[in-house]
Amino acid sequence: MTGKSRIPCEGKDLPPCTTAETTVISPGEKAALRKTLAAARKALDPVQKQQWDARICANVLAWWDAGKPGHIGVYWPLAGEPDLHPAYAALARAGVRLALPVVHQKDAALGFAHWEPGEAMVRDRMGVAVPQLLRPVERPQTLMIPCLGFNRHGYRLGYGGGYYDRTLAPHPRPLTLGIAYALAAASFADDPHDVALDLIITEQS
Ligand SMILES: Nc1nc2c(c(=O)[nH]1)N(C=O)[C@@H](CNc1ccc(C(=O)N[C@@H](CCC(=O)O)C(=O)O)cc1)CN2
Ligand SMILES: Nc1ncnc2c1ncn2[C@@H]1O[C@H](COP(=O)(O)OP(=O)(O)OP(=O)(O)O)[C@@H](O)[C@H]1O
Repeated sequence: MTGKSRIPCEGKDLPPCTTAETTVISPGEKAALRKTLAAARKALDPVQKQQWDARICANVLAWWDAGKPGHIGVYWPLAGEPDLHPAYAALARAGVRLALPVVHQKDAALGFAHWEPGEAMVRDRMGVAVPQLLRPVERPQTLMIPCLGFNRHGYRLGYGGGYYDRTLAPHPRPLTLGIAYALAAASFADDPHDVALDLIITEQS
């Protein structure tokens, strides 16, 4: 990977801004932005998507190698999110404990459950895959978080449930690694409850 594919956030050597300055948008415009970004991601050519997923996996593993965190909250991909299963398998082989997010309750923080690649999964009410045998764990110190969109300050746009925002609110904050395709870069103002991600990894080289 190259340094460019990791986008450092919160004023740490920000790369040159290639988009317009962060813009305040109305809730209606935010909803429209979510729709546009989701459509762009879903329209990706499957072969292209696989290549980008492989690059993101390589970038994630290079990032892991630098700090070797022992417990990581990952995600099971939905709605065209980058599929990083090969990286998860490599992390598990390296002895990293993995956890998946679990929605226990609407309007609440996410829970986390221990997960090993290959174990039996079921879909929850929201259509998200979770381990059939739920083994709750504490919030990992390091979280990989899928982004529908992200802005140049490292703020994330999700599906609008506020689950990750609530999860990140309590201190001490975990180390957060946003995962997205570069096409998810967008211009929007952060809300007061938004917490900037520490780093965003894309396929970009
Ligand atoms: N991969 C992943 N897991 C996650 C999140 C996420 O953003 N991504 N979440 C972050 O908060 C929580 C769940 N949030 C969700 C937000 C929206 C939908 C949703 O729109 N589901 C569609 C089906 C999508 C599909 O399977 O393609 C639906 O119910 O119609 C599901 C879960 C916890 N797990
Ligand atoms: N820390 C928090 N405490 C209480 N409510 C919150 C908190 N963070 C976000 N919310 C609420 O959650 C709702 C959705 O927030 P936002 O639009 O930022 O979602 P999102 O980050 O795109 O979604 P998600 O995190 O689920 O992917 C907002 O109405 C907001 O008021």
